[in-house]
Amino acid sequence: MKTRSNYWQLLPYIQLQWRTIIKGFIGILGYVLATLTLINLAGKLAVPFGEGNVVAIAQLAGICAVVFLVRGFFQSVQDIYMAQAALRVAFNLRKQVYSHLQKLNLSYFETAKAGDLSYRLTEDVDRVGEVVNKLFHDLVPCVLQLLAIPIYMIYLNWQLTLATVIVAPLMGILIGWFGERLQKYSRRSQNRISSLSAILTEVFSGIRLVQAFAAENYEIARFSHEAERSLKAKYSAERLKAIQIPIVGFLEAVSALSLLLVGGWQISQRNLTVGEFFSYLTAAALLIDPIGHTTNNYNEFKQGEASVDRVFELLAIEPTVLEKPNAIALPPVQGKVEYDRVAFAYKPGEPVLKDISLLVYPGQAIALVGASGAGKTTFVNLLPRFYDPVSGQILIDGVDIRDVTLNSLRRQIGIVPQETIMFSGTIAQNIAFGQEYFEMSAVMEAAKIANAHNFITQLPEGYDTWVGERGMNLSGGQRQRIAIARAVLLNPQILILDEATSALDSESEALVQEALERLMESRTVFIIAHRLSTVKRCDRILVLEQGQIVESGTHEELLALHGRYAKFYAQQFS
Ligand SMILES: Nc1ncnc2c1ncn2[C@@H]1O[C@H](COP(=O)(O)OP(=O)(O)OP(=O)(O)O)[C@@H](O)[C@H]1O
Repeated sequence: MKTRSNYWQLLPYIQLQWRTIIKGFIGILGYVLATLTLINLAGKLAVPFGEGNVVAIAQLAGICAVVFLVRGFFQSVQDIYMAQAALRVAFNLRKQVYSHLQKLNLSYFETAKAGDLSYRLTEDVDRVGEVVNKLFHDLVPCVLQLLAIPIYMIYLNWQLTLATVIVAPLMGILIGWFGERLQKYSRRSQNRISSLSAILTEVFSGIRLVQAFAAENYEIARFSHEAERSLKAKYSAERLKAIQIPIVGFLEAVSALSLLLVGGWQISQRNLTVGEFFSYLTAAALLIDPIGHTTNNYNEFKQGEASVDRVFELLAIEPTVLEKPNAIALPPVQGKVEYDRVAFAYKPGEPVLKDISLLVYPGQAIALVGASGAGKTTFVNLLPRFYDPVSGQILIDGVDIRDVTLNSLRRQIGIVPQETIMFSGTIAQNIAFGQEYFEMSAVMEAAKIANAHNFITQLPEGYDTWVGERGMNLSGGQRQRIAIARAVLLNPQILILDEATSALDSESEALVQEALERLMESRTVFIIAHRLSTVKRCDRILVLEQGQIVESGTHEELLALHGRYAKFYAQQFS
């Protein structure tokens, strides 16, 4: 997706920092004034030089030193405040993009690449910050100097100024031309690096699979291919800069030479004194630095624009599951759930759920069974509003779930997924996931109910044991019991269980089952069931086929029907 490609989008973030920026500008102003004073003093130095007046030279040199110090002070002021403003801009932007991403729907993350997203949030935002810093702290003062010094030069001697700036338009055109191309190459380069980062995230999170399939060489080839594309993109940008620098340098030399020629001619004609020429040369020399900086900054500016675009592209993605502006907090629920003629499709014209109607009373356990792809996961994903139905409605305790805040809805629905995801943190933090403050005693109580307390206390650091991203060092059954403890602690009235398909050893299985039974007690539960023992225990079994409920009843009722469930039962569980 392409958004407006310019820096204007940063304006609201920059405006927020206006106080700091003004302080920085005071620094810039002081710096430029001190610079002009130095030019003036340099002209004055020529006279005592001609007269051989050492005392006067020493006095002027002393004043120059003081002005240098003052200039340095203002330089520090501008550096400090502009850096502060730029870092704040980047910080706020990063926070905003991250918060925005949290609001996006699951469907977005199913297609987005984690590595690409992290690259945009880290490297690209950093680059935006650097560019904003450069803009205020380098580009603006340089442009000010490029305006102020030539005006002073015109005042000193307009013919000489004309000779100096004759190449300026050509230089401007060249800088613009190179900048445009650099922006293009830079965008390409950023995209490549992002893809590289996406590959890395994918591979390192699936390293077991890579090793199990002996796919190391395949992955190395894939990585090298992408790394080479990144190299080429970056090389194109570097080559362009390498060509640009000597061209601009040559133009600068032409300008210096014409200045010498015209100056020499004017002195020979007695239209110019050596002192004036001295002062003029100082001014011209002071221009070299801002010209060089402006060229470089302009290039960086254009390159940074690619990052600005990539960051704002994320902000432009609209969430599809929206909270109504007048959404109310869902009061604590009893757990009555109603699907009323619900239909859903991931893509238009390809229905995944069709005309689902269902009434579940508080405390009932519903098992969902059906072939892979029948729509079981989709069915339960509609309840916490990971997706919204395309038609029909879902009610909890008679309230349409689209009328309540997402937070109040999701906080009352516990989910125990097939694969337990662990975040880096302690076991206690993992059990209390999502809660800023928690009571240790409550965490322990939850772990006891989840049959997890015993194994946790046997770990060297107990509840303070650090677990990595993927719950390293914990067995499948232990991770499941942590997930159950999480749900117990949340204490939701409605529960979604996606039963793990992978078999556990019988001892671990028994512990998990027992924990699940305790968790399910007196809650409304939807289970995507893979085990007969679970299915049998449920109050009602729904058989899903191609997005429709084709049979519904208890285990005995459905067996007696001799229909799909009976067949499914024979295939799956017997
Ligand atoms: N994010 C998605 N985008 C597009 N189609 C999807 C998406 N998720 C699932 N589907 C499709 O929707 C249909 C139902 O999928 P769903 O995951 O709900 O089935 P399921 O019964 O839970 O299957 P399984 O038991 O294999 O998990 C399938 O055809 C699947 O390919």
